Amino acid sequence: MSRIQNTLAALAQQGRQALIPYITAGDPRPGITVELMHALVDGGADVIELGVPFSDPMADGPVIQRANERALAHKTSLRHVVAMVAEFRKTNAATPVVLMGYANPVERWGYQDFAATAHAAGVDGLLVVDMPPEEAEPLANVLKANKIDPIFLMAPTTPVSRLQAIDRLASGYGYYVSLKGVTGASHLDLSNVAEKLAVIKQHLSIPVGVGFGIRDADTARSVAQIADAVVIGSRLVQEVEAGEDGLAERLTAFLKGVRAAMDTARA
Ligand SMILES: O=P(O)(O)OC[C@@H](O)[C@@H](O)c1c[nH]c2ccccc12
Repeated sequence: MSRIQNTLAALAQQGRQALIPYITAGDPRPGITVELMHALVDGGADVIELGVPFSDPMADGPVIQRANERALAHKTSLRHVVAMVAEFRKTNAATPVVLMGYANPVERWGYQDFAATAHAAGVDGLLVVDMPPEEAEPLANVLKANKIDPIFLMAPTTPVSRLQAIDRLASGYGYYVSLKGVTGASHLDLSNVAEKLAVIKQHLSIPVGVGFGIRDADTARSVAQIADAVVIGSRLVQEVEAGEDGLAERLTAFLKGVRAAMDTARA
């Protein structure tokens, strides 16, 4: 079993759900990213979703777009991000790390060399935002051969045929995007998410996480009652944007509140 599968299975056994925070690697500067990853773990992160900066992040709203710009201003590349994971692994062998990004940097590196290097560095999963499952089989196969879980996005509009394709290719977990549009939405419609998630779970044999529009502990608690994992991005990136003063502590404190709310949902 992969580190992601182990982590999610252990949580499920405890009746708990995974907390998956997202930050953009290299934001606001590359030297701070590993420290921030540890701060996320201190706050209760079960999996870290680490964004690979990209010049045209079309699925991202303004908050994460600006994070990408800050990181790119420091020339943060996919190779740098993989090196950050290797650095993180020196003192954390347990927390899975999923790289989340766009296809171009992976294409340019080359699937096989990227996957071997990333696995050796301790990367556990890869989510390529702009690669639909219909085109992803070659990459998914190389990833799996290198013990990296291919993660796929599913949207409210994803047809059943595509869910079936995703189920064949994906491992680790699936990521349900709670609404149409870009990251950083202000709210999500819970009853709608619950309804859609029920359909998705019929077709997917792996755990399903939900992201987009989760910005506070109450919403995270509600989502944890219907999903296997809760992804929080823009709210954390806003914290990064507010400045480096006390940043690690602020990230940890915010996540602790979220984690506590998710865990009381069991009662
Ligand atoms: O920012 P939000 O609304 O909390 O959503 C999570 C999201 O940021 C993170 O998973 C993410 C960052 N970039 C993405 C691109 C596509 C899908 C998801 C993402």
